[in-house]
Amino acid sequence: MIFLIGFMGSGKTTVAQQLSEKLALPLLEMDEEIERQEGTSIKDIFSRKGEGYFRQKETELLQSIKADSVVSTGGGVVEREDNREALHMGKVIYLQASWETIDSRLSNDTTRPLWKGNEQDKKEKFQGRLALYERAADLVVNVDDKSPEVITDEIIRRLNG
Ligand SMILES: Nc1ncnc2c1ncn2[C@@H]1O[C@H](COP(=O)(O)OP(=O)(O)O)[C@@H](O)[C@H]1O
Ligand SMILES: O=C(O)C1=C[C@@H](OP(=O)(O)O)[C@@H](O)[C@H](O)C1
Ligand SMILES: [Mg+2]
Repeated sequence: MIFLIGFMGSGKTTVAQQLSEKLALPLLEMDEEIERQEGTSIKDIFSRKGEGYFRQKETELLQSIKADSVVSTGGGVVEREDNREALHMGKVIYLQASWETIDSRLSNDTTRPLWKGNEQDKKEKFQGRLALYERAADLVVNVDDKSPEVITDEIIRRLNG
């Protein structure tokens, strides 16, 4: 099991897709699976049912994973202790991005309900999570100024190394 963790916009969804293809492992995109189960978008789940409901679904899904796969998590997965423990069943790869990378990638994003507020609010959320990602990670891969292909190949090389 390979888990990709990191802040919104770090590239988890994009890299997990490529990693699953190159490693010939099934892909589990957690947000996509929750959207499928709930029959609506993440944004809609947050606005109708609230973050607490989403977090509960996220934890249930994480705890139900059995098959060896590449798992793209949501950026908030490290916030719950239960989730951090569940991540130990696999290899945890932290896609580490600078604030500048995140802010530029998400400048026009309207799909992420927690990417909101002024610059300061967003930056505080980012900074508040950094230590959680670092502590949960088995492997830290910096993603600034690298293409998804380069990042994917670096992960495979370092997993084998
Ligand atoms: N290595 C990369 N270089 C440039 N843009 C990227 C890279 N990885 C992802 N992106 C872009 O950044 C945005 C967020 O990527 P995404 O994979 O959804 O991140 P996450 O799942 O971590 O929130 C998307 O528009 C995606 O196309
Ligand atoms: O950081 C977060 O709390 C969240 C990140 C999102 O996933 P991405 O990290 O793929 O954007 C998604 O799970 C939800 O909007 C909450
Ligand atoms: Mg994602």
